[in-house]
Amino acid sequence: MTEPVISLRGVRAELGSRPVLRGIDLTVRRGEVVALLGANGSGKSTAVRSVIGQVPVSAGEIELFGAPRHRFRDWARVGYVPQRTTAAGGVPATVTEVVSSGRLARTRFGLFRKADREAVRHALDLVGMADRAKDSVDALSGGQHQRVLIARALAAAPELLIMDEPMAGVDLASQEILAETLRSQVARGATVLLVLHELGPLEPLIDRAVVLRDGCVLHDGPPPKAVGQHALPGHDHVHPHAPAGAEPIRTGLLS
Ligand SMILES: Nc1ncnc2c1ncn2[C@@H]1O[C@H](COP(=O)(O)OP(=O)(O)OP(=O)(O)O)[C@@H](O)[C@H]1O
Repeated sequence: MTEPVISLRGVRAELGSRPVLRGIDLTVRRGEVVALLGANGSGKSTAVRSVIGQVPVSAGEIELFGAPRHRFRDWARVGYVPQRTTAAGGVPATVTEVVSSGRLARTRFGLFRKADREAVRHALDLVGMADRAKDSVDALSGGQHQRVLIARALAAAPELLIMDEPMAGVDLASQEILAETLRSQVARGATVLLVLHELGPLEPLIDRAVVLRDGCVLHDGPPPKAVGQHALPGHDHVHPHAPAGAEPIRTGLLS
């Protein structure tokens, strides 16, 4: 077994006065691709935001690359794609500028050298957005925004990629591009934690699935298979060959 890159033990978090994480244990080891699944509101985003320090935890321990999270400073090793937001944020910026911001942590004093510019170009190539490099991010579609945010996370060639629903609002052709991108990251040894709503084209890449329900881990093991791309564990599913009137198969993981 390789060493843990992310480790959560007994993590609790409240938002407002609502308990959102109620004792989460989660380990992601070097080179693993782990999908975090669960119904809306089960705490997936909060869990990954606690890992990157955007949500304070009230109990438990989080470690990144073996260091307690509050002492971890090496953020160039981590690429984060937030849940669907726009890359624009009201500030006029080009696609290249947004992606370059993801490279800053790897530069010395923010000075871009040739290797940095090449890394930015390469990240744009990976997500199929090189031809839009000079465009304003205001001029992009939602799915294109998402691809720019992914390129931003890739620009520093991080060892750990954390992506919150990277496929949300992305058409099927772009999903295939993103699956290919992720495959190349995994091939170069990246560790990946993905919040997903459905496995979709990423299914072949996923080593393990962790399913949350109501702020607790309900399942940690092999990714759900067999019931088709549209289905998650717990998705009520009637097999197309089942006799008429058959009850949906309930695996109970999501409900
Ligand atoms: N800023 C906040 N203040 C109070 N409650 C919040 C806040 N953000 C999220 N919550 C609540 O925390 C719970 C978990 O939210 P979270 O975004 O982690 O869920 P999720 O599993 O990522 O859901 P989704 O699939 O809809 O993205 C929800 O009940 C949500 O309403």
